[in-house]
Amino acid sequence: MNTAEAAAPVLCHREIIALDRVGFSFGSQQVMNNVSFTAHERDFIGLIGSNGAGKTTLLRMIVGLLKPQQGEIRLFGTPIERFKDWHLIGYVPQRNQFNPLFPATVREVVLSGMYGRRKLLKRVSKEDAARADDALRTLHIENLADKRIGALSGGQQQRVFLARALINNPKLLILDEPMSGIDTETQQNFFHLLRHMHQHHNITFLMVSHDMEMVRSYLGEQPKESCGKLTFHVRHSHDLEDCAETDLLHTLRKEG
Ligand SMILES: Nc1ncnc2c1ncn2[C@@H]1O[C@H](COP(=O)(O)OP(=O)(O)OP(=O)(O)O)[C@@H](O)[C@H]1O
Repeated sequence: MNTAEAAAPVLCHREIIALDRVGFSFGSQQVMNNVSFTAHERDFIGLIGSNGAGKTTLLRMIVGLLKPQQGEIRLFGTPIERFKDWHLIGYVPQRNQFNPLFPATVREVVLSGMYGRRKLLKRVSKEDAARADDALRTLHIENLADKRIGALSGGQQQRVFLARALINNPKLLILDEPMSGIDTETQQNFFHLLRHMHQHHNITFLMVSHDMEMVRSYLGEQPKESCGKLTFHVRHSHDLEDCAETDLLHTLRKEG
């Protein structure tokens, strides 16, 4: 490291998500009003709130699936209406049971995590296929690769969505109750993976969880901010980006 690098400030306070007085209603039901919060680079945010508090609705606005009716959302400093770099964001939606006849295979669902980056559904390169195989192996679902997603159990589907979210090496990972419906061993491995990614790679997390034990143990007892029925527990990582392996999937592979 040269002197200039040594003297450089730690560049980890970049704004990743900014919510500025966001409001949303379904018909006459106001779900949230005046929600403001800023997530900085390398924050791990636990979004907590009772059932129906609006957590999923907020995540769906952040990933562009719903439009805020009041206020503004910025992603990586860009107003969401102009944001194009969706490949920087991995999203694991809340577990949904698929119709058993839903036509995509597990491999296709995992690969679809890359399509945003390519804009069009192009032919899958050897490199993409290898990455998908790696993700499938890491989450222990390689034997399910050619099955229809709708034919899997809920826990197996959850693993497929984790693999899909990780395939692009996202800078921001958004997870809606990712641990629900998966067995204890996989939960522990997965949480280890998240902690490792937070401490040793440059990734920001926004995770909805009802697991208060996990939230308190890693993110602390007290929320950093509260807005209406939503509370934000935050832990910031100042650790070095010291992991030699850039492939995010290596941790779970070693520990799994
Ligand atoms: N598509 C929809 N149409 C109408 N109302 C909806 C819709 N989606 C959610 N709601 C309502 O909006 C409110 C917030 O829902 P949301 O799913 O965001 O809550 P949540 O905090 O994620 O809850 P949970 O912890 O149960 O997952 C709830 O009252 C819900 O019934």
